Amino acid sequence: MEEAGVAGGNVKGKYNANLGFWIVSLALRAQRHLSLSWSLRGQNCVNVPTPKTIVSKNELFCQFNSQILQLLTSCLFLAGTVSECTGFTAYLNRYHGRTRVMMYSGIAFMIAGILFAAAFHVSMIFIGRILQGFAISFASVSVPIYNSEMSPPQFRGTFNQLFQLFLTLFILIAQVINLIMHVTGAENSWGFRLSLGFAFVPAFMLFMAGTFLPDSPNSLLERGYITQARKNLEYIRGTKDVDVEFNDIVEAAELAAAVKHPWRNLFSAKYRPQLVLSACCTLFQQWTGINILIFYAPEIFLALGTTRTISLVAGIIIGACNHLSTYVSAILADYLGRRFLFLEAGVQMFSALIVISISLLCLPASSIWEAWYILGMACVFDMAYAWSWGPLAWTYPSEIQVLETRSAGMAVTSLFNLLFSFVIGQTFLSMLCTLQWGVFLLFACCVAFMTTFVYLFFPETKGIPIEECPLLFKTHWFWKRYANRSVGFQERMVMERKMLEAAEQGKPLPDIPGMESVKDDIISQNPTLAAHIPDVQPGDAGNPKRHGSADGRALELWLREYQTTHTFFERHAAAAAAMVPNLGRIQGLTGCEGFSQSA
Ligand SMILES: OC[C@H]1O[C@](O)(CO)[C@@H](O)[C@@H]1O
Repeated sequence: MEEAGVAGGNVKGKYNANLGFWIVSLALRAQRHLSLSWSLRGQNCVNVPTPKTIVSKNELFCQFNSQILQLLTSCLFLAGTVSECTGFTAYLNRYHGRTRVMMYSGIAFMIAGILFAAAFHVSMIFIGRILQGFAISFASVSVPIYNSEMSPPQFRGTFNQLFQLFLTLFILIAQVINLIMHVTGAENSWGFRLSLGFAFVPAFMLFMAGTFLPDSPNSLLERGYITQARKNLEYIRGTKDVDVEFNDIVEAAELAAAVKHPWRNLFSAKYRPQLVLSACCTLFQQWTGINILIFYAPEIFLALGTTRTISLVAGIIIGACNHLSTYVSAILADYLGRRFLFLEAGVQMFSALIVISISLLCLPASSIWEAWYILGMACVFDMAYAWSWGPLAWTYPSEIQVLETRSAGMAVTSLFNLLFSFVIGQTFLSMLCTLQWGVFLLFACCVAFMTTFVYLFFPETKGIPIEECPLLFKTHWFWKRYANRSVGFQERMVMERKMLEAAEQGKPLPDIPGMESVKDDIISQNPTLAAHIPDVQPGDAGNPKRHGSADGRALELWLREYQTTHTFFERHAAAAAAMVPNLGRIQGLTGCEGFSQSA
C-alpha cells in the first residue's frame, strides 16, 4: 500500500491521490507570485522622475536619489518582516488555518489594489504597499504550506523546484505589463493605477480559493478537528482508503511536536554551522546586488541616457535571463554540485560587476553604447545569480538543518531574505548617488568575499541523502569543533540506520567521527545489532521508544514530514517556529506518545 524510501532526499510515498488538486495548488502558487511580482514591479509606474538633460556624472547617478522612491520599494519588505518577526503570520496560520489566511491575504491585497487604483495622495500608495507586505507574508506562508500538504507526496520534490521558477516567471510578466502600460501611453495618466491595481485580480482569485477550497488535513489536525481532517483527506484523495496517509500525518505531527525548543537548539554551540550558514545564504543572496537590477533596472538605464521604452525593454531582457537561467540550476545542481555553481557564479558575477564599475568610471555620461554594454554585463551577472544564489540560497539551508533546528533555521533564512531585501531596496539609490560607479565595486567586493566564504565553509551536499547532510560538519576542517560537541537526536538515528544497514549486509559497522560514544549504546539497545556482535548484551529490546525499528520509523516519518513542509520551510518558516510547540496538543487528542529528544 505504502512505500517510503530515501534517495538524495526524495521520499517516494504512494498514497491514493486526486491529481486535480495538484493542479489547483499549482495555480494558487502561480497567482501568488503574480501578486508579488505585480506589486513589486508596479512601483515603476509611480513617481518616475522625468529624466533631465544630464550634464555631469554626479547628476547622472543622483537623479533618482529619492528616499520616497526607495521607501515605496522597500516598505513592503519591512511590513512582511514585521509580520513574520512578531509571529503574527505564524499565529494566524496556526490558529485560523491555511485557507482562512489565504482569504485574509486576498482581502489585504484587494484593499491595496483599490487604494492604488483610487490614489489621490502618495500616502494611499504607502498604506497599500504596507498592506501588500502583510498580504505577501500571509500568502507566502499559507499557500506554499497548503500546496505541500495537499499534494501527493510523490510530487512534492517537483513543487519545490517550481518556487523560484514561478517567482522569476511572474517578475518577467510584471515587467512586460509595465512595458505595455508605457507603449500604450497609459503610464503617465491612469496607467500606474491600472498596473498597481491589477494586483486586485490575483488577490480576488486568492480570496475565492480561500473561500472554496477545503482546509488541509494537517492544519485541521493541528487545531483539533480530527474527524474533519480525515474527511478532507478522503475528499482530496478521492477515496476512503486513506488510513496509511492519515496515520502518517498524525505521527509526523507528533514527531514535530517532540522538538520543543528549536530556537534554543539553533543558538547552541553544536548547531553553529546551521545558524551561520542559514543566515549567510540569504544575507549573501541579497548582497550579490541582484535586487538593484530587479527593482531598479529601468531607473539605471534611464540614468544612462536611454529612452523610457528601452529602459523597460532592458528590464524585460534581464527578467528573461533571470527566468531562463533558473532552469539551469534546476537541471544541473544535482550534477555539478552546489559548490561548483556557487563558485563559478561568484567568478562570473565578480567579473561582470568589475566591468560595469570600470565602464561607468571611464565611459562618457549618457552614452547609449555604454547602456547596451552594461545591459550585456547585467545579463552575464544575472544569469550567474539565477543558477546559483537565486535558488540555492533556499535549497542549501534546507539541506543542512537537523530535526532539532529545522523550523528556527529556516525562519532565520526567510527573515534575512526579507530584511536585506528591505535594506538593499532602501539604500541602493542613495548609495548610487554617493558612491557612483563605486557601488558596483562594493557589490563586487561582497561577491568576492562570499565566494571565498563558500569555498572555505560550505561543504558539498550534492548526492548526499538529506538526513545525512548535517553529518558533513563533523568532518569539516572548521565546523567539526562545533558539530562534534555532542550527538544530536537525528545524528543518532542516522548512525543507527547506517549500522543496521551494514549489519544486514554483513559489513563492518561504520564509524562516524564524533559519534564513537553512542556506538556502543546503540548496539546495546538494539537486538539486531547485538546479534551481530556476540559479546554485547541486548538492552531493553522490549521498549519501543529505544528499539531500533522505532527510531528507524521515526527517521522515515521525519523525512516524510521534511518533504511535506520543505517548500514552506524554504521560504517562510518563521511561522513554523511558533507552530511546532502547539502541535503537542495532538498528542493528547490522539493518545499517541512522543519520543524524547536526546542532547
Ligand atoms: O530572481 C530574483 C529574486 O529572487 C530572490 O532573490 C528570491 O530568491 C528575490 O529577492 C529576487 O527579487
